[in-house]
Amino acid sequence: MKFSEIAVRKVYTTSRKMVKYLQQQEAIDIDVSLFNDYKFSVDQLMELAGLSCATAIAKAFPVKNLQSKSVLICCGPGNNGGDGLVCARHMKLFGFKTEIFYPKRVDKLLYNNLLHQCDSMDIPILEKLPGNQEIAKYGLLVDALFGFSFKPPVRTEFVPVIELMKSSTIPVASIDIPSGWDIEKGEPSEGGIKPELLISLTAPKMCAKKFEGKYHYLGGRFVPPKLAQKYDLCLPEYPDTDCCVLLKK
Ligand SMILES: NC(=O)C1=CN([C@@H]2O[C@H](COP(=O)(O)OP(=O)(O)OC[C@H]3O[C@@H](n4cnc5c(N)ncnc54)[C@H](O)[C@@H]3O)[C@@H](O)[C@H]2O)[C@H](O)CC1
Ligand SMILES: [K+]
Repeated sequence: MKFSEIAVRKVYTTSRKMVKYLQQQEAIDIDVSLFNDYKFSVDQLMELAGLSCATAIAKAFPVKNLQSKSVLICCGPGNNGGDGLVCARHMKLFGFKTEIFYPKRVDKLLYNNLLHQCDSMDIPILEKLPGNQEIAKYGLLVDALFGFSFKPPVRTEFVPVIELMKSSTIPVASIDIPSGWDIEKGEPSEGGIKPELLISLTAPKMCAKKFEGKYHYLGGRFVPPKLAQKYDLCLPEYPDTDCCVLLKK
């Protein structure tokens, strides 16, 4: 390692003990910078984000513990939903029995391709939300409905899927944000999804301070050190070559 790299690493990891929790606008600004200043494409970052989510899920809920139950991945209309489609594909490769519920499809090449890849890998894409009887076949629900661009309240068409995740006793794993939560204030006053696992991407958002589930992982190991420094993210060290890291409470 060159001296300059060592210097960057030192500042990067020791300037603050706690990882920074982002406001909504900061999360959006970092995202824009990754695309505009660093010239990443959405596909690139989504693939890494989705892979890190699948990896964190496999660590928190090992496939052998699901006792042959399926995993339902609920995908929304934005990039959070795209992360969910990628995650579904990687989880299938890890040995999970994944199924997708994707109520509001986006007719864009990226999403069409992601969906085609899942379909080609025999991942069932459900036409309707499972009812009370059908839900018993699932051992885990993945919440990939909304990420950091969400503006409350939840629009009517997504209420049933949010309600399902709120009321079910099946554990929920939320990607980046527990869907329906305010990005900064957290759970809505009427009560919201209570995930067992939260995978924050890039850096946790303010609402993650209110997370009370068992496992909080950080994923999306793609942040260039200079960008992390600019926003004073104080990211933790990822172990070895891992693409996710467990955050301490
Ligand atoms: N830089 C990164 O860390 C990366 C993160 N990724 C993931 O992308 C999401 C953010 O994606 P974005 O497309 O900006 O938005 P969302 O997915 O959060 O949702 C937008 C989508 O949702 C609709 N919507 C908004 N509010 C509501 C509402 N109240 N009711 C219903 N629908 C709503 C809106 O109309 C849009 O259609 C981030 O969180 C990460 O998960 C990237 O994958 C990689 C880079
Ligand atoms: K989510």
